[in-house]
Amino acid sequence: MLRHARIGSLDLETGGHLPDVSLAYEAWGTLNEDATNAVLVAHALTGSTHVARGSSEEDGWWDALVGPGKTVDTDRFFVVAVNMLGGCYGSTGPSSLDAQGRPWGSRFPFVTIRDSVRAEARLADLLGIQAWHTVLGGSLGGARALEWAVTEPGRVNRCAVIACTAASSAEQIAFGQAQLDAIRLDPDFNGGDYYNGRAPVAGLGLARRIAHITYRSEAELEYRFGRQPQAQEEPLGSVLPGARGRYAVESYLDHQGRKLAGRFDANSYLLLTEALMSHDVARGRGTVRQALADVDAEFFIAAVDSDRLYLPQQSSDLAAALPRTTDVHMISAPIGHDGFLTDVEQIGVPLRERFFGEP
Ligand SMILES: CC(=O)SCCNC(=O)CCNC(=O)[C@H](O)C(C)(C)COP(=O)(O)OP(=O)(O)OC[C@H]1O[C@@H](n2cnc3c(N)ncnc32)[C@H](O)[C@@H]1OP(=O)(O)O
Ligand SMILES: N[C@@H](CCO)C(=O)O
Repeated sequence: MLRHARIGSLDLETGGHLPDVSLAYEAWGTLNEDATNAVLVAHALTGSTHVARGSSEEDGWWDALVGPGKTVDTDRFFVVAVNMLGGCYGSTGPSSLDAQGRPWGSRFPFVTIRDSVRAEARLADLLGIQAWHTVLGGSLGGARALEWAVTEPGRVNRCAVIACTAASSAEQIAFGQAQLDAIRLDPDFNGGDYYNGRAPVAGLGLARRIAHITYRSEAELEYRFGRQPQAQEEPLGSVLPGARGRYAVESYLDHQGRKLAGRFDANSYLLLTEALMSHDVARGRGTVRQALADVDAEFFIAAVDSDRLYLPQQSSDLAAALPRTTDVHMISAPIGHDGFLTDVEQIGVPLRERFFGEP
């Protein structure tokens, strides 16, 4: 069940101000008396709070990892998932109404991952959680988990950073920028103030296509689609370069773009993408090693071996910068970056052994 917590006003890292912030979250299990069993799960770029299914609800995106009897056992742990500040799954974001009842749109301020951590720390206060047993997440969720451990040392006992880096790389920023422009160049974007008109679904769909290619490996796309034409459409090849049907991979990406545009707000997509582009755990803290020097948390770092967006080497660099020796657990999956969602059971055993064994 989606719940909402009013956390008050928030001054943001780059100077913006939000007068009245509400965070949407879901929770599973029961907080124990000394509040030592709380686990925070951070979603990725387009994920929601719906990590795991409840009694009779729809599937969660990490059902394989979180639930009764699972590694993150909701019979033993109090699990919380928060929609990131600026998102579109219930928390205050660009599509929310301001005090005058107008959507924030283009006036919504720049939000960094550190801002989202500070907001979530207020939620933790309201929930009576002084320190998380574990904070974990993949991709943007990994950046959020890492920032939690550094921004709030002492409030994170264990931290799992999956398929994520210490800082967004030039290439990650470059792919992000192409996605931002795809949205901003959609005539329906209207500078971000489109809530009373048509939404920029074409731009958002194109952004998702660009992103989705980076989330999958070359080998997966080749294996699944090759040069196949999309079934039941005009044949390819003989009719080129005139009217033609689509390659199957084009049809697949069109589907992915349409699907995302049907469930996500373009301004939130921009905001969260920019937040991720700004991710740099060392910003204002010296080197990465210096930034991590005082973290108290025990770390679990994982990467996907076929990830061409968040390279395994970057996870190794992050692990090497931690004060305590930490291996990188490798998820072996041909799919690419999305392997942290599709093959998550591969981190279940090591996470159970390291973090979630019997209390
Ligand atoms: C409220 C909410 O929805 S919360 C948000 C849920 N999502 C998240 O949390 C984000 C994380 N999840 C994801 O990114 C994805 O769901 C993943 C990575 C876990 C799985 O990716 P998917 O896109 O589902 O898997 P996959 O790559 O196999 O694509 C399957 C889809 O492509 C479609 N497809 C496959 N081949 C083709 C083709 N040639 N032409 C058109 N469509 C195609 C399938 O029909 C299927 O469609 P469906 O998703 O509408 O059922
Ligand atoms: N496919 C995931 C991965 C992003 O890292 C998402 O859309 O959130």
